[in-house]
Amino acid sequence: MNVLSAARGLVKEHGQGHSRVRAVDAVDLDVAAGQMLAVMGPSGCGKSTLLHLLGGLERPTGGEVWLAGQRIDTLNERALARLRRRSVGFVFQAFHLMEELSAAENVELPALLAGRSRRAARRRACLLLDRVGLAGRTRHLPSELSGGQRQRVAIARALANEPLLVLADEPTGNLDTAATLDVLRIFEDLRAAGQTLVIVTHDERVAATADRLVSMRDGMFVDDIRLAGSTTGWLGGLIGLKG
Ligand SMILES: Nc1ncnc2c1ncn2[C@@H]1O[C@H](COP(=O)(O)OP(=O)(O)OP(=O)(O)O)[C@@H](O)[C@H]1O
Repeated sequence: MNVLSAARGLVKEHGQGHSRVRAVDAVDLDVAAGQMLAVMGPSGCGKSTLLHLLGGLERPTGGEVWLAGQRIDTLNERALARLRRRSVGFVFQAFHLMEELSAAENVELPALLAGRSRRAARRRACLLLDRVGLAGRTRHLPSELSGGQRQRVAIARALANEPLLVLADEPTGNLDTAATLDVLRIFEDLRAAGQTLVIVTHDERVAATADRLVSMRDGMFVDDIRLAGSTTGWLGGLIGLKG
């Protein structure tokens, strides 16, 4: 297996003294290149924390985090920020777009920060917005877009620097069914294109598009199952999804 993202004995504790919480508790994980992994579990079990650790947004209390053969938890702040910018794409439940920038400018931003020319960044942004079905919305501000459209801009932004790893934290948590299905179609396209994805979700429809599902409880993995990897697979059938 070609492992892209990995954790070894990963521990993260938040807070101090009596309020100290072990959010991630001795987790071992190997995410294969090209794999779409869904992470599910009850609120507070440590899913977001795990995602942040894998993407270098937070540092672990103990253990190791690896990305593409490089240990990342020991990098200095500057190297870690650079790695996040270039190699990881984040998608959040609340979109986190820059409200004063157009859709295209939001998508251009990571490429500009990574040192690409304005022209190259613009070209890539247009391509990505087209890919997520928003070719006609490049000049719109986030406030002029629906929730589903905003999330599609955020996905395009996450892809701006051709990241090795895309991490999505409840990407459909704020979306209605139609918008959720739009986002799922994009994830399925990405998966088909070989993009490595880790998606934290409470939504079985999202999990059903993955090819692997881990369940967390109290900071630990309690289940790790392979899926057929499509909404037409067994889990899709189980929850009544078609195509
Ligand atoms: N910055 C923080 N400071 C203190 N405690 C934190 C912090 N972040 C998370 N926690 C605690 O760590 C535990 C795991 O939180 P986390 O957000 O990772 O869970 P989650 O499974 O993603 O939850 P949800 O599904 O509600 O988003 C929780 O008990 C939470 O209260």
